[in-house]
This record gives sequence, structure tokens and C-alpha cells, in this order.
Amino acid sequence: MIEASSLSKQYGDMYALSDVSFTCREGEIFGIIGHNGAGKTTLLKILSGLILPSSGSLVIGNLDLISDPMQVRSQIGYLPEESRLYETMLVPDYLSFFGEIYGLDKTTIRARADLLLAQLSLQPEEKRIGNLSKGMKRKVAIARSLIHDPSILIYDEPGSGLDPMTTRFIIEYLKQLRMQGKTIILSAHNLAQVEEICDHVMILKRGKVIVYGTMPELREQFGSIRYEIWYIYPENQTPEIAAELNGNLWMSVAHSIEELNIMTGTITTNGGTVERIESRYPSLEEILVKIGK
Ligand SMILES: Nc1ncnc2c1ncn2[C@@H]1O[C@H](COP(=O)(O)OP(=O)(O)OP(=O)(O)O)[C@@H](O)[C@H]1O
Repeated sequence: MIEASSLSKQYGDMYALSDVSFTCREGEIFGIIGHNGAGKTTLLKILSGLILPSSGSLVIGNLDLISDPMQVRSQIGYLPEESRLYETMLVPDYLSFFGEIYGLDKTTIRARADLLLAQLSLQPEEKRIGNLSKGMKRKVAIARSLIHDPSILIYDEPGSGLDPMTTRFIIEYLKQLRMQGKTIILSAHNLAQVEEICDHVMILKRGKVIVYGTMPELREQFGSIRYEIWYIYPENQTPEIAAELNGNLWMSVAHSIEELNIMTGTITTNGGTVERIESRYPSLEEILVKIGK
């Protein structure tokens, strides 16, 4: 469990983070979203022990990050938004190098590296890192974050700038890691992916938490359900209510059950036949737009 209480980070007079508190349970994927400059990277760097907060506390497992940073760091795998890889190294040597930094023995490093290369479909044996594609480099950075088998993964934009196939691969891999019991905290601009994989989502705005919860909780707080009524109308007749024609079906939107009842009543009274009614929930994107910059 990760427990952040009133974390703030100040640069001069500016607060990159202000009074951020949340709880992340073991084995879940926790998504942090927000517009550019909202404070996501700053928070992820604090969580990974790279920078210290100006105030507040952060307890990871039973350890306090501020008083026991080395111990906490050994449990964390951090994937920065842009990783600097050693371009002239071969991937297995690169992973061995980081395994040694974490104090692992050669046999363990070899076994872990082989497993990670297989899981990530990386067979770049003979290529230097500098000659790999962008997607492969991202996978190497992910392998590096996992070489010491950490229980917590802090990933900054894991799929950014990658083609859809590689992004999909990484999303599926993150789901596998969750099944293995890893706790993952990630930031992402691709909100559809956040909706797909995150158990909890936190929205930051100018360094402050606007809301955090499950997707249904966020929808309840920030968006309202709407109903799409799909119907057939007598030929050459136009509905009395706002509607758009899609093929041979008209579609009108109701924003409450009361409105839905009134609209379906009007449609049937005027000779229309309702084919189906679909509930539409706001997407994370609509919620973020509503919250604004
Ligand atoms: N070392 C620093 N010195 C001064 N200001 C900083 C520093 N690091 C971050 N900031 C500022 O803190 C704010 C939050 O930045 P941060 O990088 O955490 O945002 P972000 O949500 O990750 O943005 P993006 O989506 O663009 O990556 C920004 O205004 C940024 O300019």
C-alpha cells in the first residue's frame, strides 16, 4: 500500500504540487492524469524517490520514503518519460549492468534478463541500443525497470510516442504485471487507455488533486449519464424534438429519465417506433475537458 499525505513540491514561489494525498492499494494500476504542467512527472519522481517533496509524507509498504529512501528505492522500478539508454551497449550487457547496481548475482541477472527479453519480445542480441527502434528502446527501458523484480512500478507515459501496435503490447504487458501482483502507478495522456487499465484514476490540475476514485465514481461526480433514443419515424415526417438522421433511424438525446419518458411519449404519439435506447456515460476525456486547465 502507498499512502501519500499532503505532498507538496515548491520551486521558488511556484507549487508544482500542492497538498496531494491519496492511497494506492497493492496490486492495482493507478493512473495519474492532467493537462501539461499539472504536476504528474513531479509526483512520479517523488514516488520513485528521485526528488524529495518540500513537505508531506509518503509511506510505501511499511517504509517511510523520507527517512528510508534507499530501502524504498530497491522496491521500485521507475520508467521516466524519456529514458537515457547507453547507446553503444548490447541489451543483455545493459540489463546486467543495472542488475549489478542493484547487487544481484550473475545467475539471477541472467535468468531475469532472459525472462524479460522473452516476455517483451526483445531479441536484439546483436544490436547496439542506439540502433534499436523507438519501440524497442522503450521495451528495453521497461526491462531495465524490472530487472531487480520490484513490487512497485512507477511509469511516466509508458506508451507515449509509440505506434499503436507497440502501445497495445505495452498495455497488455502492464495487465500481465498486475496479474503477477505488481502495483503500478502511471501517467498517460491517452485517456482511453487509462480508462481501460486503471483501477483508480487521479486527476491533477495545477498541482492539486481535483478528484480520485474508480471510473464509475469519477463519472458520478463529474459527468451525467445521457440516453440515446433510436427510432423510426413515419416517412416524410420530421420529429418534433431535436434529432439527427443516421441511415433510416432517427436519434435524439435525453439527459434525464424524466426527459427520456417525455421524449419517447412524443415519438410514439406522433407515429414513431422506438428501436432501442442506449445509455452513454461520459468518457475520461469529457471529464477532463469539463475540469479544464
Ligand atoms: N526542476 C524544476 N524547476 C522548476 N520548475 C519545475 C521543475 N520541474 C517541474 N517544474 C514545474 O512544475 C510544474 C509541473 O511540471 P510536471 O513536469 O510535473 O508536469 P506534468 O503534468 O508532468 O506535465 P507534462 O504532461 O507536460 O509532462 C510545471 O509548471 C513545471 O514547469
